Amino acid sequence: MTSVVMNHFATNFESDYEPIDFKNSLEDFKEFQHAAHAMIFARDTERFWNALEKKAQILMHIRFDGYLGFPGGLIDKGESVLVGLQREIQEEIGLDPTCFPFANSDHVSSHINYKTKLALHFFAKEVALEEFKMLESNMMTSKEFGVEVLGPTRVPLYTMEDGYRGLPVFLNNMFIGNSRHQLLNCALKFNLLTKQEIDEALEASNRINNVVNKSS
Ligand SMILES: O=c1[nH]cnc2c1ncn2[C@@H]1O[C@H](COP(=O)(O)OP(=O)(O)O)[C@@H](O)[C@H]1O
Repeated sequence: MTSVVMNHFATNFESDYEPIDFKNSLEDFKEFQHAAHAMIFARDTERFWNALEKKAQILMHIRFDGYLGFPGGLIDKGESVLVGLQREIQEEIGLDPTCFPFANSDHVSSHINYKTKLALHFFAKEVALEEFKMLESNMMTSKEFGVEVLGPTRVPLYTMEDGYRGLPVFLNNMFIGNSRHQLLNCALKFNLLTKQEIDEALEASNRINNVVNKSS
């Protein structure tokens, strides 16, 4: 691997992100870059193929760099986290801040990566399923669609009978920053998945990883 690639991957492990307090973090870490992203989700009680529970729809997207992530982005100098989040979300998914404003009460977690000098703030907003579908279909008319954002994706929260397909396979994608942790943390916090379901999906996901690495 070239050093540029090695450097990128060596500074982007989930374990490189340590939790910090959100309050005063712009001041406490003023030499750092700050970014804010958000998970928009809707509960969905529908079952399909007579067995699988949808549980919820969670909006993620494929980014320009091929990674999966959540809408959001870097906070500009002098901007508050909430204003920056709202601006980025409007650019990336066309969400009207007057209809869907984010508040401090939507904050879920903040993490810092001392290697990359980046602070990541994460928010979550629950909407009704009909609103979710409307937001998702509007994404393709946003300013950044086709540039920073290549398309919306929903997260399969179920695991199929074989124990692998569904969430475990999905978790083997490449996730930007600590977005995989943000996803699972929110799924637990909002009771979309149980701790046991998450642990089992992660175990199955690791088993897939081992098999794929051994065979290549
Ligand atoms: O969904 C996410 N969750 C956690 N971290 C993310 C997510 N998306 C991007 N990041 C991290 O935040 C940094 C800035 O985010 P992003 O690339 O969205 O900003 P930009 O659109 O303003 O350039 C990225 O380089 C990456 O490290």
